Amino acid sequence: MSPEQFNTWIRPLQLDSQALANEISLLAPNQFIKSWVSDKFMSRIVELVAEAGASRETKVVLGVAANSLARHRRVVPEPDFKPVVASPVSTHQSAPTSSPDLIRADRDVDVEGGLKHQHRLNTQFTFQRFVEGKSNQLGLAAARQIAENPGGAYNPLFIYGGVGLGKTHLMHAVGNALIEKNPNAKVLYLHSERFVADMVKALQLNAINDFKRYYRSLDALLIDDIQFFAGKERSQEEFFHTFNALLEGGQQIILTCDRYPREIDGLEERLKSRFGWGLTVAVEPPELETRVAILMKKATQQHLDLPHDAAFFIAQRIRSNVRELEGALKRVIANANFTGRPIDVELVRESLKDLLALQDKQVSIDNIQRVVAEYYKIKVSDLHSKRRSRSVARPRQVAMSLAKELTNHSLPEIGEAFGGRDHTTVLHACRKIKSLQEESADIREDTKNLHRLLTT
Ligand SMILES: Nc1ncnc2c1ncn2[C@@H]1O[C@H](COP(=O)(O)OP(=O)(O)OP(=O)(O)O)[C@@H](O)[C@H]1O
Repeated sequence: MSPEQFNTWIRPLQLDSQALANEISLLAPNQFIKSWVSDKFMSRIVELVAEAGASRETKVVLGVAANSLARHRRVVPEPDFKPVVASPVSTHQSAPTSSPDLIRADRDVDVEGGLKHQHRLNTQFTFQRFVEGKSNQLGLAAARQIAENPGGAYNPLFIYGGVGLGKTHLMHAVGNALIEKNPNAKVLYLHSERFVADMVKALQLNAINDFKRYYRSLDALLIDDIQFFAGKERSQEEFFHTFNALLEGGQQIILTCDRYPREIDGLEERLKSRFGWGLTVAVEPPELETRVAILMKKATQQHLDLPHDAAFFIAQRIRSNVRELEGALKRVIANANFTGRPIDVELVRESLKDLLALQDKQVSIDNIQRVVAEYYKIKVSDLHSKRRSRSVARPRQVAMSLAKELTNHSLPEIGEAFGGRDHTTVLHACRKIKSLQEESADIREDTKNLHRLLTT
């Protein structure tokens, strides 16, 4: 089972403390997870329970937590916490919007003292413009469900994955769909740093109660890159209360992050655990076919004729993420406009010459991780994860030692790029691989192949 699968389906299960004797009762946070686990993993769970030495009579049952929020609230009392019940329809004034079509500045709310929140959804980030692939399938399915049924079973939705892979796009797509269905829906998108900055300002202006009231009146709160909450205790505290109030009110929360919640250092345990109450999904770097499909779609949106072989050429060379793919396409289009030539492989090659030359010279850590993951048939996220099984740990060490050898990054930088590991771990990996190269023909062969793949 991959770590993503484990995180999505197994980790959210809880042991029901009120189960009968001779019964192991597992509670899924929602029906979706329950039926998936029941279909795909139940027989294995039963086997494992038997292997673990349970008596023959022990039954394993799977249920849905009746009210996970209520159960958790009993465990973590919050004496000073009074949720404000939100009205489904906004009572705030709509500010006239003068923005062009890109940004929807739905409402500006002046909180006492001049604190100003802008509600920003990028109207280009819609479901129609999002290309489905294996790498984002689950995230997309969950986002679509939420757009249909906000505040339902998948609350919060936690989307995690590397940069430029469509997390923000998916989140906005839900927001845009909610507003399309109900123009009065009070949706707020913001980056976590903005949440922190607004909160600090509210504190300075003595307007923290307005701040709280405002956040708790939302129908949907979309917060991007919540890894920036790490180490900011007061913001976490405030967010924790806001989060609970929204969940209790049945309002939808969507969060994105560059890593799995449990792996965010400097984030309170209670927040980490709460983030997993709904559905946690990973987005992975897109495969070649999806990269081609994304390029074709972006071209069609701009009424451009992009031949398939030209799209293929770009997709084969630009592999790291969708943002870079878009950047490459923009260059090609600019060049085509400038020279008046039709887009073909030749024009693409010329347009991306500098980029490709640079890429040839500079091997990036991202690139190393992708190539190593592909080579060993594991996921890039395995390289970031905390898993220690040999099948993952050895490729990780190989990737770290290649990063040391082929890039100019320092040991701490390399450690950071591998799921926030310490520089001593990187050092150990380099030494280990060096000694293994002397002992093992397999490792010698692997590193030689990888070297060639990365540098030629
Ligand atoms: N599957 C997809 N189909 C179409 N466009 C996509 C897809 N995935 C990503 N994009 C586009 O790639 C760009 C980067 O995506 P986005 O900003 O959502 O990434 P992200 O995962 O939030 O990255 P970051 O962590 O850096 O914020 C956007 O322009 C987005 O529209």
